[in-house]
Amino acid sequence: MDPLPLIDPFARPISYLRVSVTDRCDFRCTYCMAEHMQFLPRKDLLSLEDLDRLCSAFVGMGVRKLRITGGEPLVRRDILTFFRRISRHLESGALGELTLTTNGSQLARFAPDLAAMGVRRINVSLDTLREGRFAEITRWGRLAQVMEGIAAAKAAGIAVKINTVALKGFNEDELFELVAWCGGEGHDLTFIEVMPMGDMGEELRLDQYWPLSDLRARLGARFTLAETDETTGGPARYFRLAETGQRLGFITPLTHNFCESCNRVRVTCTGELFMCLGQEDAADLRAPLRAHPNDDAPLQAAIRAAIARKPKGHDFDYSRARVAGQMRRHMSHTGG
Ligand SMILES: Nc1nc2c(ncn2[C@@H]2O[C@H](COP(=O)(O)OP(=O)(O)OP(=O)(O)O)[C@@H](O)[C@H]2O)c(=O)[nH]1
Ligand SMILES: C[S@@+](CC[C@H](N)C(=O)[O-])C[C@H]1O[C@@H](n2cnc3c(N)ncnc32)[C@H](O)[C@@H]1O
Ligand code: SF4
Ligand code: SF4
Repeated sequence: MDPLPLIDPFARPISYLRVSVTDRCDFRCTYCMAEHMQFLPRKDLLSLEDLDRLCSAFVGMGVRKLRITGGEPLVRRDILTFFRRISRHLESGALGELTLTTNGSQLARFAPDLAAMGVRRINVSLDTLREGRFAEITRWGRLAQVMEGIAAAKAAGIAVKINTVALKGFNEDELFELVAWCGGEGHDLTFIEVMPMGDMGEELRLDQYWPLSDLRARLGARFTLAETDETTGGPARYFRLAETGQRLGFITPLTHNFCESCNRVRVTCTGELFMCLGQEDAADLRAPLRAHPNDDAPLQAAIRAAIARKPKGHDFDYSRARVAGQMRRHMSHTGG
């Protein structure tokens, strides 16, 4: 184990790595991807062995939480082999949590194995409980399949957190239904503000932006929201509904910036290390990985050099000219 933990220039320890294992997906959510996406050629992807080495290097440098994401992580071929390999770090105690963020479409098939490999908690993205709307927002998804997946995860003993992107004019009227459904099923629920990423030519995210301050005010009219200091190591701020006891999270990069306690960085399936979700700067980890197949020191040096330039915060801004704050990168590239 590398003796020095990863600390960024703002004295924030980096203990959480998000790994996007593929840019591909079986859905085409309108706020995330174009319908006709150009995906990376397979030859450009890091192999699962490379991704394992990369993750292991981070674990060796003090990363305690690993979240596998994408694109849709469960559509990457042999993904279970990857989880099996990484789970050795859970067994050794070096890693505290191995988890994933998924659209749920393949969960029915994978949940029992994921549970067996030490996955205890997963995040499933679900923006609506209505079949027609689900087809509209995901373009290619089927709600029933995701529901089966969520049920399979629950049956396998995996705790499920539902992630819902708050979308103006789309799921505003489902707020209380979503809360009631999650409460009934025992799932945590987190609302996410839509972020200005993706194709500029497509609907501008600004048109869909529903500030969570408004969502919270609507919830507050019906429930008592008690603030908590509970954390899952991610950016959500959690509240409990006094009436039901259930937990609600809010991820508000725009209206309440959580960058000051940022603990995470992201690696893409091509080996780019993004120091911030909301900035374009990235470091190439593929080169040191490939140039030194039997020596992790150059890779660790590259990681340390990159962390030394992690920015203080993101650059999202809906208040500027509509296009100025919009990033061209797709969320599926960095994994959200
Ligand atoms: N701006 C910003 N948004 C983030 C960041 N991390 C996560 N998000 C947003 O929150 C969404 C949900 O993240 P998840 O994949 O569920 O992970 P998480 O909230 O870190 O996970 P847990 O706290 O472990 O449940 C992401 O897809 C992003 O949209 C971050 O560092 N910065
Ligand atoms: C990019 S997806 C990858 C994992 C998986 N495919 C899924 O949907 O959960 C991760 C998360 O990013 C969120 N996301 C995608 N585009 C977004 C955007 N423009 N603003 C906010 N969240 C976004 C999704 O809702 C999802 O919860
Ligand atoms: S949000 Fe997830 S499921 Fe939807 S298109 Fe993006 S990667 Fe796929
Ligand atoms: S926007 Fe950047 S600095 Fe802020 S929490 Fe996310 S990754 Fe960290």
